[in-house]
Amino acid sequence: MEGKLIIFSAPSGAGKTTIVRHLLSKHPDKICFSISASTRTPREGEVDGKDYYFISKEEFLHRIAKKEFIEFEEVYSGTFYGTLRSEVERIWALGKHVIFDIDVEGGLHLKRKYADRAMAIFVQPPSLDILVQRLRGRGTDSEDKLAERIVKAEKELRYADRFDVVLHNDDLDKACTEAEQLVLNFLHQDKS
Ligand SMILES: Nc1nc2c(ncn2[C@@H]2O[C@H](COP(=O)(O)OP(=O)(O)O)[C@@H](O)[C@H]2O)c(=O)[nH]1
Ligand SMILES: Nc1ncnc2c1ncn2[C@@H]1O[C@H](COP(=O)(O)OP(=O)(O)O)[C@@H](O)[C@H]1O
Repeated sequence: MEGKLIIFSAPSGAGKTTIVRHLLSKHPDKICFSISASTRTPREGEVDGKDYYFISKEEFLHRIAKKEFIEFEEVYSGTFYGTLRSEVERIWALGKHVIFDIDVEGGLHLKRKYADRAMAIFVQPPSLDILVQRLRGRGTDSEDKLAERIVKAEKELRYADRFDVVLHNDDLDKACTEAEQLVLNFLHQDKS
């Protein structure tokens, strides 16, 4: 079958990975995470083939040339991220719907490409200051990387109204409950 696409996009630190993980833990029978390919270094605890397919830049460029990506981007300078066509097909072949944790541009790209079967959700943090606090609190980025993420976040916050839904992530439990409702409603709609 060709299933649906559930796209979570937001600036770095807004909480999309946390919300997507929650949804996956509750509905593993219905949805499956689209594992992106990335050239970034794995963070502590991240697993190749689970969080990302961690590949070299050389391999990434080779795969671009072979047209293996549905979409890809140089999200941060020198660091590429992309969705492999084979990944989406793998998930649909399991009879499941695909859930994405992807940056704002990539999310809008997928929404355009699969307009009839996609729901694109923008995760909105309470403010830029809180977003920065969350990023610092996560403790995964050097000051340089943090600065780059903040500059990009400021731009991305302006794109919320291009999405199907804006999900406010102030209280995490509330955001997770709302996200679950949105996803279940979308999956129950006839359109597939
Ligand atoms: N365009 C695109 N962006 C991606 C993809 N996979 C991950 N991203 C985004 O790349 C950005 C950086 O991701 P990451 O380094 O894991 O850190 P995060 O920002 O804390 O989630 C995030 O906005 C991700 O959502 C992908 O396949 N394509
Ligand atoms: N509603 C919230 N309140 C407080 N902290 C949160 C909330 N949502 C997420 N976080 C924390 O903020 C940090 C960034 O969240 P994460 O899911 O990694 O964001 P993203 O994937 O959008 O970059 C994490 O440390 C996470 O635990």
